[in-house]
Amino acid sequence: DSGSAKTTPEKDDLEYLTPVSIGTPPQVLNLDFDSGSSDLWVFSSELPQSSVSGQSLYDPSKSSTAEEVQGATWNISYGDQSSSNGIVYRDVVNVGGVEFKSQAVEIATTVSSQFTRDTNNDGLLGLAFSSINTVQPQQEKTFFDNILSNLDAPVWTADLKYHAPGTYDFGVIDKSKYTGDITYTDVDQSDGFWMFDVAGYGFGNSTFKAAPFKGIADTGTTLAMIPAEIAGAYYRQVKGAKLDSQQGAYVFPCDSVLPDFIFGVGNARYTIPGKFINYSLLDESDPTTCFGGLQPDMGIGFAILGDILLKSTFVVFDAGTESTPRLGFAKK
Ligand SMILES: N[C@H]1[C@H](O)[C@@H](N2CCC[C@H]2CO)[C@@H]2OC[C@H]1O2
Repeated sequence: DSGSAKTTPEKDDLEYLTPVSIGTPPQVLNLDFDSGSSDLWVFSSELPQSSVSGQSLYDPSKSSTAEEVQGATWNISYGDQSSSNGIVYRDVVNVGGVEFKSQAVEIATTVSSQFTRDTNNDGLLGLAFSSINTVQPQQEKTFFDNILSNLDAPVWTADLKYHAPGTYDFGVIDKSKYTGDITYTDVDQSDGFWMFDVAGYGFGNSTFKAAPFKGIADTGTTLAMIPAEIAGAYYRQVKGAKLDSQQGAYVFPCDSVLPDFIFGVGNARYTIPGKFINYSLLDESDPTTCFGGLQPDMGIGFAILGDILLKSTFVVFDAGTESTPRLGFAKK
């Protein structure tokens, strides 16, 4: 098996939404594919109307193949303090033509206000390791883990783009989506994340510093949260940049020309264009102050390498059936 699904960015590439078919007849919901979590959960007909503002709802009673997992519940909270919880069904799930017949579909009975406000996001499809799935009393597997044995290759790939649709592929590495070689690096899955070593960094006219740090590849995080001292050194190159203490984030004049940011994987070097790092207005009402796509991590012990970094490359998430899991990066 292999398949490919188009993923479309929200405004400012805040998140990328991908159509997923659930049930019989198929109910299509647009989900946020998240390599930083491991629950597939959806907005549902079981939610109070006050929690819904335009999202598509999965209604298990309208699917002839839906079966409730008796007694199962789930409860998740995310790095951005959003949260949701509910009960569990199994149903047919199809992503880009790859199908699994009894995928745990976690239906929300409660969602936090950030989700209610996020009107086009119908839920999440977790692609981190199944060890951090929140279903109790019996943990469930991610969609990727469930389809793995049927895939032509034990991989899924992310080709996210700047202000344009990209693709998530399953079971195939599409050579037309990258140039040059793929550089692979081992993954430490002990925290349930795709955690790897960034070999070092560079920016502007400074030479590359081989100062390794750990980070997770997180398609569900918008920005790139990197070690505070590196973020500080980067924004010292930007005239008028300052750390907005209220936001705990760097802002700068919107007409700034931002340096490219170089990051290393093994012996390879990749470039995040400065244009990507001039992320968005801080506030719609002030057209002169802009918000950086690189920000300091919150000192949690690892960097969170989100879409700002991932969209500058072609990324292979390789479950490595014989070997340990690994991540591959290529230019494109
Ligand atoms: N893995 C991330 C997750 O995808 C993010 N959000 C959780 C719910 C929607 C999604 C996009 O905002 C949140 O920020 C960091 C971490 O948690």
